[in-house]
Amino acid sequence: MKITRLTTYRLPPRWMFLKIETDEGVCGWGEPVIEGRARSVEAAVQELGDYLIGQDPARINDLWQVMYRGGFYRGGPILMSAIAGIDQALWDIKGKTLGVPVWQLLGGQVRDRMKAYSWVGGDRPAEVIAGIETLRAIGIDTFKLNGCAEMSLIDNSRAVDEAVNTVAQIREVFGNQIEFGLDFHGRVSAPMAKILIKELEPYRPLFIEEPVLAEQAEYYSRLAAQTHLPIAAGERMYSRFEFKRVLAAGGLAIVQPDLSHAGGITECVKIAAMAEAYDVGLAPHCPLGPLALAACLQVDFVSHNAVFQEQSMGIHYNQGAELLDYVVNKADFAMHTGSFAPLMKPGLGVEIDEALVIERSRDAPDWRNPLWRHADGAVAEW
Ligand SMILES: O=C(O)C(=O)C[C@@H](O)[C@H](O)CO
Ligand SMILES: [Mg+2]
Repeated sequence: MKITRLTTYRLPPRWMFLKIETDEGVCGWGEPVIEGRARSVEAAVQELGDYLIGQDPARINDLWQVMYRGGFYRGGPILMSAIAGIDQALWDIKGKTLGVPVWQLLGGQVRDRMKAYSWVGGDRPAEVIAGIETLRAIGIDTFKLNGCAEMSLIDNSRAVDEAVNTVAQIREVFGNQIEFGLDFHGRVSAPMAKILIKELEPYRPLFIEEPVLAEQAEYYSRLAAQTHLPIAAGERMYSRFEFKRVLAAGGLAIVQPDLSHAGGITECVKIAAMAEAYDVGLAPHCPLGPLALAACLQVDFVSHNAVFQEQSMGIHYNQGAELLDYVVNKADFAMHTGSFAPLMKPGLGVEIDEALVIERSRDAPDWRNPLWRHADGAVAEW
């Protein structure tokens, strides 16, 4: 079998799908994308395609090494997202060719169901109570919300109290009947993270995500030394070589590699195993589409340390299309008691509505995240 063509489809709401075709009619789908930089990743996929056309798609490990090492420069969000989507599609081809889901090829399932969580509250942690009540009605009991709005490097007590009051309300209304992660979203400086975490400790959030920006990763161990709250990060780390340093330094209780940013299934299985060696949980980051989620679930079901899975149903970013809009086998993604069953169909386990993908790709938006500014006009972390 030989790879014959790579076709990318930028799609609402902010996703990109990749179709890899072969000379034997088997094709694979993946989701290479960096939110807000889809065109850059699209160009990277086409450049990497030069290494793939005419090659045997079964040689995933070798093709991965060629894409990662062959161009001298390596790593970073654009290249690693392009490799991620290509890797997902190659695993999809392999599974379809052999007639088994990817998790079978990776040694079989270690669990029967995978716990999921849902976003509530949008870009600013408002209306979370109503959001939680709505989702609880369908069996969701684990949530994530933004832990704060924009935060100055040294901010004031009102900003801290606003963040704490949201969390206090959640515990007041729901007690210990629900769990929620707080995503600081990289908005908080190291000094402010110390204050916020101290003030939030009594309300026991399930984890604190990206308490500081990934470029400040040396603070994870320092923040962990001051709190009992689990610290989570990883969506802006793109290979096992980045996770290596953070795991060795300690501090993270949960790693959150993104299957569409961190080199795909081939790389994230390795990251999961590294994390397990440090007794660190795996919670793949996934605010994206169905192929990204399916790739996450393939890794979740073979990783002993997988703890919960993000999924984007109802997420505030999904304006113009919802998680399963392009999926034919929607029922396979049904959550019961807030968890997923393993995807049983061959490959990634996603049947894509290709006609709809082609149609919607004709008016794909160039999604950009908002550019926030502080009251003084300085750029604020979104
Ligand atoms: O889902 C998360 O944890 C996020 O922090 C969302 C963020 O990654 C946006 O997708 C960026 O556009
Ligand atoms: Mg996040």
